[in-house]
Amino acid sequence: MMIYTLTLNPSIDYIVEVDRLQLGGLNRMNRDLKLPGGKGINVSRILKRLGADTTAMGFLGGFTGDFIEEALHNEGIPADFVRIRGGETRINIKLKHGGETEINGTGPVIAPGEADALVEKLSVLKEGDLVILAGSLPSSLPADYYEQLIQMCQKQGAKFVIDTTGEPLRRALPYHPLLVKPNHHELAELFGVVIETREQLIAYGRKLLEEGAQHVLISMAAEGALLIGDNEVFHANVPPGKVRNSVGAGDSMIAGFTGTLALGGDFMEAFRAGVASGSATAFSDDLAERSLIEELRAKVSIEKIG
Ligand SMILES: Nc1ncnc2c1ncn2[C@@H]1O[C@H](COP(=O)(O)OP(=O)(O)O)[C@@H](O)[C@H]1O
Ligand SMILES: O=P(O)(O)OC[C@H]1O[C@](O)(COP(=O)(O)O)[C@@H](O)[C@@H]1O
Repeated sequence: MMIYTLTLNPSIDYIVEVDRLQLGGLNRMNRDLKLPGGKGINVSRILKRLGADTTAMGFLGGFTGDFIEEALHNEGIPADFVRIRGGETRINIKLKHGGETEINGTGPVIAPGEADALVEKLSVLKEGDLVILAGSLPSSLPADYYEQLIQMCQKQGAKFVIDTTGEPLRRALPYHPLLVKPNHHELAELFGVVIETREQLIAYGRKLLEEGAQHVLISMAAEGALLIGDNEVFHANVPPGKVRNSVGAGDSMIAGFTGTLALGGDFMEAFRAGVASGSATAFSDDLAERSLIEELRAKVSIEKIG
């Protein structure tokens, strides 16, 4: 079984560290790091480290697109992207200044023929494959573009997971995604509410089940995560550690979860591996290495709370 990841708006994540940010002044970097990014690409990088079969797909353009393709190649990750001609893949700035400030680009324009070419590429999908649709929908694509991709997955007999926000997430739910993984802020935003308690989080998570999701994973950064299924709710604590760079923690969680299922694990093992992978990435500069994920897996405690 192959896990395909689709990243419609990849990025180079440019991680910049300064001692103290002076707005309006000259700042000098202590350190910087350029990483291949975008949600699906991050998922593929962790899947590969966990030993699951993965292929990364999406749109890439310009020299920044070349950088990402080369980085994937160097890590032995098969990549099959549509090359776009309307601009360069974006660069997202991740500023570390004691806190974490992110400035994400909008991304290049994707032409209608390029959009259709990606849908066409999904004809390689086979019964039982899993597709992970992850990240924001570029504004140049039609509002139903994720649905076009999902319909192609279903035509080919593949399951799908979707990790996006707002309207594109809502429109995907009636197609019964295997998993959705909003973080607590995204869940509140989806329903236009302020969520203050865990009970409220669970109640809104259940609404996603009612709208069609098969499983709902709500990530809560240092507060761990909730897994909500038809009849049960579980909470996982995060293992101890020092946060270094939490960019990609959510993507790592999806990779840990789906990779474990693909390798034959059950949903509880998948949940444990998901939390361990998310935290291992939060405790690393780049995405997590397998050794740290394995070490943290044993330190995640899961409790049935409903
Ligand atoms: N500060 C942190 N400390 C420990 N684990 C973390 C931290 N931030 C993220 N994680 C882990 O990564 C998972 C996903 O992180 P989260 O920030 O909720 O997602 P996203 O990156 O999608 O916003 C969390 O459920 C947790 O397991
Ligand atoms: O497609 P979006 O929503 O703009 O997100 C892209 C950004 O999200 C990331 O994939 C990180 O996501 P998470 O921290 O939620 O795991 C970065 O690599 C990238 O810069």
